[in-house]
Amino acid sequence: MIKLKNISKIFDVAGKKLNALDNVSLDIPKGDICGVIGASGAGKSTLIRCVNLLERPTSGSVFVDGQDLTQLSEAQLIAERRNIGMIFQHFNLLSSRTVYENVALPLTLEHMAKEKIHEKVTALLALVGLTDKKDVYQANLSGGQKQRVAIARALASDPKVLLCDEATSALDPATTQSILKLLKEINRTLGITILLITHEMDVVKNICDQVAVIDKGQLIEQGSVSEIFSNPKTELAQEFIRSTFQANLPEEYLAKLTDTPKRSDSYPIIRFEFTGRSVDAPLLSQTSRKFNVSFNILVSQIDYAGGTKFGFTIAEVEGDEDSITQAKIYLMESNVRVEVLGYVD
Ligand SMILES: Nc1ncnc2c1ncn2[C@@H]1O[C@H](COP(=O)(O)OP(=O)(O)OP(=O)(O)O)[C@@H](O)[C@H]1O
Repeated sequence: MIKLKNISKIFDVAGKKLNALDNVSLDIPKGDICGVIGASGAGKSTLIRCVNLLERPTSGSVFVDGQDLTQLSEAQLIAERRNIGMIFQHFNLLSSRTVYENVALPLTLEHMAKEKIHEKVTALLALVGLTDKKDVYQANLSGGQKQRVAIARALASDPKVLLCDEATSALDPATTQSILKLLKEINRTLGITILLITHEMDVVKNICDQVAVIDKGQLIEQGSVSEIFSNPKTELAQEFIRSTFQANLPEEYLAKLTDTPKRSDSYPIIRFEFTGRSVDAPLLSQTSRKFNVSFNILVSQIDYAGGTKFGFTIAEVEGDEDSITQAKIYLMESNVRVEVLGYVD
């Protein structure tokens, strides 16, 4: 439904060329939810703005529903943009209009008959759960309610595609969950293809089918959510997955760790990261038996994304030095990421 082919975008900043997007290609099938994740300045906004040509790529093609938007005249593009709804981090509502009027705006601009507008806006407000707020102004709405209005307005022209530009970044965690749930529902019931950009892997984990990781203007990794979570290839993807875990060792405990063993009986604190198949095997108990080491588990967390399990365990590992080394090698060979956090006596 959305196909980006070799998109590059070069900005001219004070006479210098800035390559905001570098040969990006992305193919999102109809009905999928795709998340593009990246750090600040990676090129996420530029990428999503290229999909409806709010930003015109320097080179490459943008296909939406089979139509190459870069080849259209301005008038054709305006017509084609009706197929592409967009919502933003800061909602972009008109403060002088009521909820009803904000949602009705795209239809009023299309000169739709008043009764038809009424029918449509009423249905959209019901869909986003704001029927009782129709006469309220945005100053009297919460962040989550404002985003619901923006979603209803974006859906008014029956788009095939919805672009979400950091749509939950200004919202608290509970409101974020409710907006993500609404987006998923819209995707499922209306069959709308969704492209969202985010810097939070939790968003991807919650609703996406596909994920692409962007770094310095390049898509460095992409695949299904289950593929990326079970086998992240780049350090950046691994970092984003790690960021979805809340649990960690208490600061007081971390402060006690030394970088190298202080005494012959010091033992390491190791963080084991499990992805995909390595989660399902009883690897720690196998390792314990095989190499005569013991794991005193301090923290452990397992999560799910795209039907895949992933997680980590931090443990004190006791045993003689050689056995611990062999145990680490065995676990690494079993696709476990092993990181020594430090040593305790
Ligand atoms: N209109 C512009 N003119 C010049 N440079 C720009 C313009 N828009 C973006 N850039 C630059 O392009 C790069 C990518 O910016 P972009 O806003 O796409 O990143 P981002 O991943 O969305 O970041 P953030 O999460 O902070 O919004 C940055 O270096 C930015 O400064």
